[in-house]
Amino acid sequence: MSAGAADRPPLVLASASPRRLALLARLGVVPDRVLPAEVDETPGKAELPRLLAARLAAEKAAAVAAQAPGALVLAADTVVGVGRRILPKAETEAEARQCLELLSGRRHHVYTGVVLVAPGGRRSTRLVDTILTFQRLTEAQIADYLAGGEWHGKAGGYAIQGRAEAFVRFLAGSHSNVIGLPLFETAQLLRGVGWLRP
Ligand SMILES: Cc1cn([C@H]2C[C@H](O)[C@@H](COP(=O)(O)OP(=O)(O)OP(=O)(O)O)O2)c(=O)[nH]c1=O
Repeated sequence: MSAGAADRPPLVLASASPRRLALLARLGVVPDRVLPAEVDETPGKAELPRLLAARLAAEKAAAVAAQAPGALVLAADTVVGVGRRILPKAETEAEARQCLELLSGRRHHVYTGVVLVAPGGRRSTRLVDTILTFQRLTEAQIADYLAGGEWHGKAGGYAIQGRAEAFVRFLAGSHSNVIGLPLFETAQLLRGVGWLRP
């Protein structure tokens, strides 16, 4: 959205996720810069999934705000949880398989923390929770899904924006939240600092 408009600070998206950039574009928002944050995403001992999402979003925002003085910085982090358990961001097929076997027929949560840091350092945050239930997955469905590769780099080993949508028997809450950026809450944050109008 009118990047560099005179009355607005530049917007920096603190993310390497092409999904987040595409979701922002749906609000008509084009960041002036994309500056991925390097943070250690290892969960703390007994850290709850929603607290991890909130903490990592805040850490990503702070890391990038330090590199971009004078900018408005937007960061997010998405975590999939089954009860108190945190599912990994699947980097290997074995990890994705473990996730899918756990998610099969089971209710889970997708939490995204969203943090906006204003040029003066003022921080506003949202923590968004989407509840989903997958159908029971057969071995053939899991094997077929793994072969498609869509799981790679995704929290919980699936991507709802692809073929995994067909596994979703129930969803309550924000759909964009599952993909990595809850649009309703992100628009609220950007409006709150006067960056997005009306
Ligand atoms: C559950 C689910 C997750 N995801 C993605 C969203 C996030 O990009 C990713 C979770 O990892 P994140 O650490 O939130 O984000 P990222 O590593 O992709 O990017 P960055 O840290 O630089 O912002 O999983 C989907 O795309 N679809 C889904 O259905």
